[in-house]
Amino acid sequence: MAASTAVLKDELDIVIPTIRNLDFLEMWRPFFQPYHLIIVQDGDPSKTIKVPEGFDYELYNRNDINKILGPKASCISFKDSACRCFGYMVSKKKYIFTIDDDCFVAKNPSGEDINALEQHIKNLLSPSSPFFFNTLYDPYREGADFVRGYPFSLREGVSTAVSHGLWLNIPDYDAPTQLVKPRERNTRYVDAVMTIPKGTLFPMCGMNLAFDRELIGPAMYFGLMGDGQPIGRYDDMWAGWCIKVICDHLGWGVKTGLPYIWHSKASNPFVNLQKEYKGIYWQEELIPFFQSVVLPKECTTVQKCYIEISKQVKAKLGKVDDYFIKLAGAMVTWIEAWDELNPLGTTGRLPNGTAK
Ligand SMILES: O=c1ccn([C@@H]2O[C@H](COP(=O)(O)OP(=O)(O)O[C@H]3O[C@@H](CO)[C@H](O)[C@H]3O)[C@@H](O)[C@H]2O)c(=O)[nH]1
Ligand SMILES: [Mn+2]
Repeated sequence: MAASTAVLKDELDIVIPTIRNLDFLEMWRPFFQPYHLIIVQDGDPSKTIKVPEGFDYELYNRNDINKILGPKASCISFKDSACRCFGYMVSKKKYIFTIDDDCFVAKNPSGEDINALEQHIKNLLSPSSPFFFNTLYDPYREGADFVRGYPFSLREGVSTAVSHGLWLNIPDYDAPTQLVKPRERNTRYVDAVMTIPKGTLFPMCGMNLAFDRELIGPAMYFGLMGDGQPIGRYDDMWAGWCIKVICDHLGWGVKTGLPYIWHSKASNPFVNLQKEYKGIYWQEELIPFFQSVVLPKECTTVQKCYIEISKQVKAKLGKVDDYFIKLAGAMVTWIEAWDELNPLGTTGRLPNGTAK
């Protein structure tokens, strides 16, 4: 894709968490090359991550994170893909797209390569309809519209904060499902984008995700996972529950569906089970908690909403496990670090790499 036709090329960063090499970028080059990459190198900082020639990027390893955040680096996970949220924090752009390094370009039913980034941008730049479900899916899409009975007072829609993409080949299943269905592959291409209705939570997967950083960025904290934590692979889920409660409160939309990527690597289900097992029973308490969260009308900014949620996490989930008291504290540290690196009004206005 020519740089000149790359939509939002100066307003969007691509964030990639990695412990591997980044050869997967070769397949994405036609779509990603015009954009700035923020690579968050997890694990051993002395390892050199090779970035293919021709990409414009900044790379942060654990030493960089510690240097930039100081003691506040404690809120950024280590040895877990949750570390990617540091990339959201240091970005200076209005939009973020994050993708895993084992996700490749998928093909649509006509055999054409899917430009996932282009579809995410379309999703983010068009309104959402969270207050009344449109049965013909995305009404703002070419060749579709609101169906009979859809209130005209609601047809303007609201801003879209999040675009949640899906995966062909290896689906994002939890470990028990992976163990029971080791050979299951997702071959079903559903040609739809939907707004997730207000009041409905969803399991947000971080491997093919885009969002309006200026709107919802401060709430996109991928919770404490990995090294030293009792749980893993719930980082994106935690963020998804928090952002959905906040988007519902502030009147923004969250979409799911297109675009698809081709997810190539099935991580080890036994390792995943070890990471997930506490989450699998904790979530039976976490979901009712998030369903019951009420944000007061004084919560008029994402930061205020997020701090309020952290207070309720500490008060109500601390009895589930001490981990949630630590997590509530990390949520506050995240906001403090976010506000330190993103003084009011600077998002989208500073050149990259100007983080302290
Ligand atoms: O310690 C780590 C492990 C991995 N990464 C990077 O994070 C992504 C995801 O890693 P991987 O593809 O191995 O994990 P999956 O089990 O397929 O995906 C899970 O991770 C979630 C986030 O995408 C997803 O929702 C789950 O299904 C890769 O880029 C690794 O390089 C890491 O940084 N640190
Ligand atoms: Mn993967």
